[in-house]
Amino acid sequence: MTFLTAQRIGVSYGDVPILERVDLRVEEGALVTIVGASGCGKSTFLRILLGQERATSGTIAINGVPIAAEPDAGRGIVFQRYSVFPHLTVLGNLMLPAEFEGSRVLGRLFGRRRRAAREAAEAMMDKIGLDHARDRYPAQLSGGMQQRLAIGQALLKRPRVLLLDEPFGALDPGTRRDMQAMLIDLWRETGMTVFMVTHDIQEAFHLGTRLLVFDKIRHDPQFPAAYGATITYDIPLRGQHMSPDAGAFRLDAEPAVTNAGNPFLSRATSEETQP
Ligand SMILES: Nc1ncnc2c1ncn2[C@@H]1O[C@H](COP(=O)(O)OP(=O)(O)OP(=O)(O)O)[C@@H](O)[C@H]1O
Repeated sequence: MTFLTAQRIGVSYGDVPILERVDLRVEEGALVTIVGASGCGKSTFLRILLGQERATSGTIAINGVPIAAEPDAGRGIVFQRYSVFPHLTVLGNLMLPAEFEGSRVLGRLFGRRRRAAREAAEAMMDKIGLDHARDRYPAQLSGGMQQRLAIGQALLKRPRVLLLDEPFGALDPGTRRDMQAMLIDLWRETGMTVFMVTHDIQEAFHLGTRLLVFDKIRHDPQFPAAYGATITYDIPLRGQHMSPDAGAFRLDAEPAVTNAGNPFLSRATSEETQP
């Protein structure tokens, strides 16, 4: 059954269209990687999925229900730049989601609930390999450690959808590979649906069970900003990390590259060919 449905999403800033007619259906548990030229609207699409911004037109629904007008605990996001709190230690950062949730006014928990939050934070610290750094502040951590912390913090809210905006873009190749492996482990373990923007096409193919390419279909050389981008390719993948029976990809699945289901693409292409 379709988990997330985006229908005819359009986003404009002022009269500049950024995205147009984005249609998408995603099964629960997919790991969707997203690539596209710089500035084509990938981060904008993630913000719309998060509910941080409203689309100018179209709808997004999860299990048939339009998503909330504001971000909620069901959707977590991790950005390329470290989004952890600099004045809190690793442990403090990992306890924060529970403290915010359990005590919106004071932002602090006491007694049994605090102990439970601490236990959850310690288990996550172990999972993301930061138990040896529990009392360090973000400034005392490497880039990879800070990103692990940010992912751990997002996961503690047990999101059903995790949005990653170039999460490993600032990391060296070795750390990046470790982080990719950690993400795959956590994705398998939680069954969450992941959308990940990356500029690294190899990473997109390696990690994804599905790859989306955002691009403009229509171009006006006189007015480069006249048209927005949409999904031009939607490619089912057998992530290199997947075992053959993992179920996210079947060898007898539909065509490896598909844009035929995008009516806008067919129409725009014919428009383009007109004199
Ligand atoms: N709040 C805003 N107001 C006006 N324009 C915006 C706003 N946010 C984004 N834009 C513009 O929308 C376009 C798409 O931005 P977005 O960050 O989504 O692109 P992107 O594909 O993620 O780019 P990159 O790969 O470089 O991160 C850009 O031209 C950007 O300048």
